[in-house]
Amino acid sequence: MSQDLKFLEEERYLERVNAEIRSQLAGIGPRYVGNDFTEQTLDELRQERKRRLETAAKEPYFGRLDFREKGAAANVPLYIGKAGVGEEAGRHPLVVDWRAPVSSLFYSFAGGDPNVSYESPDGTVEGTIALKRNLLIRQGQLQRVIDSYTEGQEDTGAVTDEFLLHRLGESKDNKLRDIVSTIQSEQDAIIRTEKNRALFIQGVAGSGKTTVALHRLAYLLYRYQDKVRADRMMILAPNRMFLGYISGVLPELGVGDIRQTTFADWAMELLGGGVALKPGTDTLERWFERPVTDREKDEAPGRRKGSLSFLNRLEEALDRWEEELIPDLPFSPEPGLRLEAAHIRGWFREEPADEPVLKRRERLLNRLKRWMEIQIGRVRWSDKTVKSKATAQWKAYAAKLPAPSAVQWYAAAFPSQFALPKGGGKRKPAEVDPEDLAVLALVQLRLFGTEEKPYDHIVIDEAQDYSPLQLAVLRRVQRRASMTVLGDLQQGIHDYAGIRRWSELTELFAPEETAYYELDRSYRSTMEIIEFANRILKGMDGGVKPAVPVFRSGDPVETEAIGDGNLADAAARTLRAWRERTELGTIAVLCRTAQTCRELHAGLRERGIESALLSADQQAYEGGLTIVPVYLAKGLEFDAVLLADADDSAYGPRDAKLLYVGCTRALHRLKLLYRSSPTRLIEN
Ligand SMILES: Nc1ncnc2c1ncn2[C@@H]1O[C@H](COP(=O)(O)OP(=O)(O)OP(=O)(O)O)[C@@H](O)[C@H]1O
Repeated sequence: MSQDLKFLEEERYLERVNAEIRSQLAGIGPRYVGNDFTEQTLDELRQERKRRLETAAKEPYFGRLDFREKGAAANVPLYIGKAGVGEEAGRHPLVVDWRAPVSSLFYSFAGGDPNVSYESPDGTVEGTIALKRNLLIRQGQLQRVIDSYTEGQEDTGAVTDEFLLHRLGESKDNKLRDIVSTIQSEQDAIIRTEKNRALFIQGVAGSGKTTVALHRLAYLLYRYQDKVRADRMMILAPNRMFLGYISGVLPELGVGDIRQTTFADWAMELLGGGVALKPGTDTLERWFERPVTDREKDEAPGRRKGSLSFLNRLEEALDRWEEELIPDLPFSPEPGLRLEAAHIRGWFREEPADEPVLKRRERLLNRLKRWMEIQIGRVRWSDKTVKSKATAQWKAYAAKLPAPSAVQWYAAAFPSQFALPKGGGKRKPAEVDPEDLAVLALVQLRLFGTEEKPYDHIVIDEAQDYSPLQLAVLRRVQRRASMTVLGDLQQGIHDYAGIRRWSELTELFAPEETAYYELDRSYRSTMEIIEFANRILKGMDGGVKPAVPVFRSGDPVETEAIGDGNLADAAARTLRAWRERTELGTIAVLCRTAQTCRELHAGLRERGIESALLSADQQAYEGGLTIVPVYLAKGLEFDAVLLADADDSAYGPRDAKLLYVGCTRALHRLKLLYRSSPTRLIEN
């Protein structure tokens, strides 16, 4: 079929779908404003459907797959979109949801043998692919039709992917986007992994980890509709700025209501009042604003207190404390009435073991009280003196069963690790270090439990910065392990607190509970940038795999020696040139320290260039021109990146990961400035 005919054919189908969407939208009447609860609920559902149809009206689908089921005579065209659209009259799907089982064929098929199969709820479905087509629709108008496979035509092998390259070449604003139209097969496999797994993803910079994890949530909600709920899912990201950056993706995928937070915020809430966190800026200054040795990192409190062996010590101490909770004393509410310690211990053991200790303590004390009332008898119990004397004895006994707060318990059990913070008391909350938060959270869960419902699924982004203890705590707020844990050891710049090998985390789970994937194709940056960044890590040990670029070529990476010249002058020259190029919508200037950032920000302002200066306590990234310390840029991306101080004095041999993070933030352009000797990390 000629290209024109194809286009006409697709335009006709699009018109049919558009007409159907318009008619369905017209059928949804005005909002219900009455008081009837059932009507209100129905109205909510209608509004939800309306939102879906309105989204679909702009871009109802992006792909077409012609599939012939085994034994069937004809090909069935399947149009794949962000949300399914059905014909109101008749049950024929006009558009199939991207998460439907059959849609997996669209993503997993990359040429080769067209005899394929997919798993449906009713079993394996086999068949043959006859056509794979990408369709670009904007504002309801068909723009492009690109076939990547047609049955009977020679398979060139290079099925991929004009469409993908087009998308990757676009410039970015201040928000991460969905990728439903171009999910790659290795990403699709992760998105569709079954629910009850702790799924670990090691992926190189720009391989789509964050994006894929968010799509996986949308998939799980679709696939396990009756089993998982959005309000029992949680996304943990490194900071609030990053949360803002990713906040657009789920709504684009039609998913709402998922809690997005940081580990610290989550833990603080669990601990209730009474605890305040020392500012995170202290930690960052400690590790990034002055020189640090390997030894200091190895022996950092975060590594020690987050380790598996500390977790074990903690659990043992809690077990022991629980064992010794019941004192070696009888309970005797009045002379002649006595319950021996062994008996009371027996009762304590009868309380359900999965209940938090202090709840069991409470129930035991209530049981003792009931026992006392029965033993004394109703008649004597109504005598005020008898009652108050016995109750006083009961209270005295209860006071011998300690009921500490998490902070008090920790300080008493591990005085060498944690001192009862000053100011901790009734009026002012106790200030604690970030590395003590996970410990306190674990103690809190063991002592008091939580009011929160167990989480159906938890996503942990930048998980290389997590300690085993943090993950163990999160495992405890789930019934079964269902997590997506993603990160990149090569970007482990916070290794004074995080892990160095994935096994540190995976060994918390039974092998059959875990799955592990690696992503080594990078979609963010041009080949030139990826090859440059890979060279930085060459010297690093630990068997790191270099990122594999998608074949997208751009400008060469530039380096410029500024000698004794003024840094702000040099930066301003480059930025002025870049800002003339409209395709560079977001530009970042990255410096090694916050101090340099501040100076450069002021210098650029003097030269008439306004920029946003990002700092550790920042809530939002707005796009445009941004100056940011390199260690805070992790997870973000920019059309162009200027590394302003790529000097040997700024990036020493230990800073390879940091420099790697900086370089891999760039999509299209990367330039490094240095005075006279560039960092040896980029020497070749
Ligand atoms: N299949 C895809 N199609 C189109 N774009 C993609 C695809 N996969 C990833 N991308 C794009 O690549 C960029 C990097 O994605 P993302 O930030 O999710 O990667 P990451 O692995 O989390 O990166 P990092 O570890 O560097 O933070 C994003 O702009 C994303 O939209």
